[in-house]
Amino acid sequence: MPKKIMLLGSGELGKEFVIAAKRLGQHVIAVDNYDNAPAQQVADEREVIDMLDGTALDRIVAEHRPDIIVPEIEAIRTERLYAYEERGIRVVPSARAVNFTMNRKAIRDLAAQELGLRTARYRYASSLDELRRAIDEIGLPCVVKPLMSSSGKGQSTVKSSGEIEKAWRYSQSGKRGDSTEVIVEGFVDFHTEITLLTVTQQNGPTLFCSPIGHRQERGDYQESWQPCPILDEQLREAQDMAEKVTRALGGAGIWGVEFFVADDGLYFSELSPRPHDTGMVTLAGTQNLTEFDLHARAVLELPVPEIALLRAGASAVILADSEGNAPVFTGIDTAMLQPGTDIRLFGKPSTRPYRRMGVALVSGQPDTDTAELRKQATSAAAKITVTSS
Ligand SMILES: Nc1ncnc2c1ncn2[C@@H]1O[C@H](COP(=O)(O)OP(=O)(O)OP(=O)(O)O)[C@@H](O)[C@H]1O
Ligand SMILES: NCC(=O)N[C@@H]1O[C@H](COP(=O)([O-])[O-])[C@@H](O)[C@H]1O
Ligand SMILES: [Mg+2]
Repeated sequence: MPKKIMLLGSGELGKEFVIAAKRLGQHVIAVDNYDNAPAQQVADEREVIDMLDGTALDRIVAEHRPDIIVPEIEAIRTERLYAYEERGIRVVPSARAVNFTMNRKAIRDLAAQELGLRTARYRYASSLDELRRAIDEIGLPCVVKPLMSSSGKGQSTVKSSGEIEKAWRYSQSGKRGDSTEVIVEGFVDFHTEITLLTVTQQNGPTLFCSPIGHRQERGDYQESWQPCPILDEQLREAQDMAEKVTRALGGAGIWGVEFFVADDGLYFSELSPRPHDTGMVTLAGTQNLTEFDLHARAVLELPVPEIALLRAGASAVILADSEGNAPVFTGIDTAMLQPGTDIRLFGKPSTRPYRRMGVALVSGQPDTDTAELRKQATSAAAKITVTSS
């Protein structure tokens, strides 16, 4: 009997998850706050609701009676998920994990204070005055982020005191939800930033993918590559921290655990209880199972006996540069002429500046230099332009 899976959020990550779940014969209802979202285009059914509206969520859950709820974005009325879980619906990876990670304060206090993981120094602030005081304590440079936001929205790096007011205003324009509170973090001067994809299973051990390196701009991912070699000792430390934090949150699924690697060691940054955007590099065939296949198996309580790194790979994002509808892509053919290159277009119905519309994927033999693959992926992505009406 196929399971009924309700996907909350239907972007590019959800789309690949739906494809993985459909390959396993499951039934998927894809939900988002706009119609024809990428995952809705490949799912069995769709719903368009405001997922921050608890009543609307209750209504579609009562109507569809899903076996499993798979959150794909953070902007969900996550408090409702506890009630669904109590009623026997499996929430992925768990209601607690989804609820904690949507708020930077909940997850940071858990990681740094309860679990003792090493993080950047941090303070919270709920007004411009408090922000000034917090920055006095943390020092400059520092990073200011709304407690609720993702993909770098409302986030800025403050280098001088003259920039504090701008950072405050930007945080308030980019925040999600009603809280004005922000986190101020000491700037970590890392040389490498990694995502450690971690799989927790209902009936099996916690497994780790080979680390994925990535580069961010404006707090948003631009390119990623796998493997990203780090010292053995740091890898063990990262795995240990990922195991601790995923165990504390509970449940089965894939997690993207983010770390900074600096000269003075490893810092835990944050984690997603779902496939990670930088993990799209696994679509290049770097592993025996993509991050989406892994999520589907873990969610369905199917075994994952091993995760093997088969190839080296790189991904680079294809972004829109203006607001519009009905996007048209040019340069796909030239990009694809490059051997070993694949292009994924997400099918988003509209554009806005910096919106991620697709990704270029490149892979090579396991010992290929990822610096070379990164160049190929970014050059393929650069050949593609997005125009809209
Ligand atoms: N304390 C810090 N020091 C240095 N750089 C930072 C710091 N915090 C964040 N960054 C940079 O900004 C990026 C985005 O930050 P973070 O992951 O906290 O935001 P996010 O909005 O949750 O992003 P996403 O949802 O895409 O994961 C990081 O990947 C890193 O490159
Ligand atoms: N860092 C989180 C992330 O990458 N999330 C991915 O982006 C989509 C939203 O895109 P949109 O803003 O273009 O609609 C989400 O639905 C998810 O797939
Ligand atoms: Mg992040």
